[in-house]
Amino acid sequence: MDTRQMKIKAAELALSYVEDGMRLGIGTGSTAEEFVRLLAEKVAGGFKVQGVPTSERTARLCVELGVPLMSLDEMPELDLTIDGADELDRRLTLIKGGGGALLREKIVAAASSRMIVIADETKLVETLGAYPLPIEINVFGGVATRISIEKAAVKLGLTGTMALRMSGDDLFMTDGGHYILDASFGRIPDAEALSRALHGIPGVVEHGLFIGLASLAVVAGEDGARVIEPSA
Ligand SMILES: O=C(CO)[C@H](O)[C@H](O)COP(=O)(O)O
Repeated sequence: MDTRQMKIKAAELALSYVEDGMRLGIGTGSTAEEFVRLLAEKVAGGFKVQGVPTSERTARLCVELGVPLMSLDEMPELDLTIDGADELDRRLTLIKGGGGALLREKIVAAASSRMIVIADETKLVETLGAYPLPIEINVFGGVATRISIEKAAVKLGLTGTMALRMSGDDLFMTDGGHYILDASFGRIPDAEALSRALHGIPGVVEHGLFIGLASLAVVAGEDGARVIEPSA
């Protein structure tokens, strides 16, 4: 089974948690897109959902495939969000933002009663941090913000490199009009402490650590998809 087939398996199992009439947060990325394709098939068969997309990219795919959408302001409380992740550990703490949609993804997940993460098993790790942590920063004062992040990280014993994300020759711009710093700190033993430190920096808009948001993960490997509940 190749990685794409694993993503489809995870998306299929996650779809079984979606009930008729649900208000659904719809994630961003290649795994979430497999979910959208499967959901669209069900919708074409008469299944009713209202979706809130977590990015313009996801919104375009949903419109193309006929998945009904609303804005989060029109439907501010959601039953379930299904989204991918770049890394997850057994507590279901996540690193997200590889696709640049972490801010909307976090807002949508926080507005949902439940969040199910879908991923291929390569993303399940003992300790987060092999994947660079995306940090969304305000365009104003980006250099000062970067210095503050470096100082905060060093205080927590984290060192490494940070790179402003590019899109071709241009700086990558999020849907919200911000930049992303990809921080390669290595192992993140205390995600809560790093999250608190980053939230204390004024130029940080949001970061890609999702703590206590995911209620379930569906992880797929060679043997098919399995459900993981958060460990204590
Ligand atoms: O957080 C995300 C986008 O901001 C994605 O969910 C994450 O990057 C995983 O993407 P993919 O399913 O393509 O591996």
